[in-house]
Amino acid sequence: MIINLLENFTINDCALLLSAALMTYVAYYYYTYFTRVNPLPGPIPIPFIGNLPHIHWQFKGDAQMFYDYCHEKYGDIYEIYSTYTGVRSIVLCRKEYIENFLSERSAHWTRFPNFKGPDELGIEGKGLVFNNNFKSWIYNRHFFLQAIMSPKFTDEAIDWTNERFNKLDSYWNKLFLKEEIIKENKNIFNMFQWLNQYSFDMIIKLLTGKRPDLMKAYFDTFGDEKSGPSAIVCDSAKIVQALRIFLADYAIFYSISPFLRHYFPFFKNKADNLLQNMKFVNKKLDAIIKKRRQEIEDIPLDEHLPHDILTSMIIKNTLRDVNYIEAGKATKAMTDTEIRGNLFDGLLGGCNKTANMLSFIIYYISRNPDVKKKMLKEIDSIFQDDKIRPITKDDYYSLSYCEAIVKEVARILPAMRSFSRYTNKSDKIAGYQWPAGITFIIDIKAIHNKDDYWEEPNRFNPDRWMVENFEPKKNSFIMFGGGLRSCPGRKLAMIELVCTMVLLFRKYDINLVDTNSPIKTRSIAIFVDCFELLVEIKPRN
Ligand code: HEM
Repeated sequence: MIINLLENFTINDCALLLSAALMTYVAYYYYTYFTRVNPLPGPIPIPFIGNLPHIHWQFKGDAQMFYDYCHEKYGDIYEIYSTYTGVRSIVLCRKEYIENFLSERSAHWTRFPNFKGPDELGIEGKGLVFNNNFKSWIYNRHFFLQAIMSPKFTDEAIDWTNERFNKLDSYWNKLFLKEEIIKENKNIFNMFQWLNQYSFDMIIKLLTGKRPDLMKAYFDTFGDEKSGPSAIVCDSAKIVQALRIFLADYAIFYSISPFLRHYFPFFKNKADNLLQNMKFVNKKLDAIIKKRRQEIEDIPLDEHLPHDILTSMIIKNTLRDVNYIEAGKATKAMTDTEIRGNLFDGLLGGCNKTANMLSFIIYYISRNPDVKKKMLKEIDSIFQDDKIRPITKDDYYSLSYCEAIVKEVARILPAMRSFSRYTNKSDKIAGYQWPAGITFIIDIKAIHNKDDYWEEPNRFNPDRWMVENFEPKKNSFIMFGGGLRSCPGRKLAMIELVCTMVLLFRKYDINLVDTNSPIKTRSIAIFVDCFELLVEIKPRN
């Protein structure tokens, strides 16, 4: 009978069977959707692709616009479904809802579920950002924080900000600041591009001690009249490009099933590219670590070593460490693979956000003449007429209005617009009892702009930070996240942002080419990127 059935099976029957399977899947999908625990409002998902059509067609792929729209339409707690897998996430837009995640004792310290993908990509159990293994994460974080928070590292960060700024100044002098160039109004350029090279040079140098070469390579692209412009080619540019590829596509190792990744050509190609890309980054970082180990070995024990993060991680718990105590396994030195994981995450964490934030800062200062005037008054009161002396640690700690500007920009337009937490056990969150295994997205921008916590939240007003004893309400200012997993690069980020802004405005008169146009940003995943900031600069009188 079965053979008879198969013999009479036609293409039409096959199509019918497939349609029946598809309809059963869709019926099951919506049955699970309509019977889910704690149903919340949100755009209705589509099987296989979740809210992909909403983000891509309605908002042209801009995640920030999608989240702003949902917040306005569905309120302070709503749900969305990730593209491809349709996994549910709960979005939280009130500080009261996130207390459980941001307490130092929170049980929910992971960001993502335990998928197989990160293991395949070689990032599971390594470094910080993607690490779901508590023991390994806490070990790495301890080393990372010790290196990045040390006072000597702070000095190094300020020194390098001065050094890189002087280099930037020398390039701009050649390209934009000659008298005839200013007269011909050719002193106009995309500031974001320069800040991008500048901040990558900084983070690569501070993390790995590697000689900075990105700004120089970018300068070379302007060429001269004879040779014309060239492409950016240097070692760091290749690493940066690899990081960009990783950031653009790593999500497929979280959101696509292994079957699709291994057998469906579109996803397979992307996954294979990403694996190749990862191999390339690992090879480059391994070579940097090996070279530095050798350099350290060649330096006599009593000689000074630099304070970049790589050097600190290599020497920690070895004879080169001034605090070295032999205490067995608990204080073992880091292996190359552990160091590589931390370097990779430091590069990921420290890459785009600083350049984006600096661009936003320039934009807001240029649009607010009163703020600019007050800022220049503070800068001049500290540096008098000296436009060249290096900025010092004492200067940095005295620039309170400049720090207020940075915080206010981060409040009104955060460069990282959200972060996530995953429930490791059943818990009450935002008034609902949730089972383990739910992903929550904490919407930084929504919380930073809520009038329950901020007076006139839409007004750019750095003065709010200057009121004596002012402290934002608990968990209402979370530019660096919070709790166990808060950003370990926060001190470095603030140094870079405040010092660079001061060096720029101390020396130049910077104006937007089009003061009326809104800032040009694009938001992919959790970041808000500035893609163009056209400015006109002149030496400041
Ligand atoms: C303006 C600059 C920056 C902003 C706005 C920023 C923001 C953030 C935020 C919101 C998080 C998530 C925190 C959480 O989940 O609670 C984070 C994590 C992280 N950031 Fe930053 N960050 C910045 C600069 C940096 C820099 C310069 C570095 C490194 C040198 C860095 C390294 C990291 C790392 C490694 C993590 C993951 C920490 C972990 O999982 O334990 N960040 N950052």
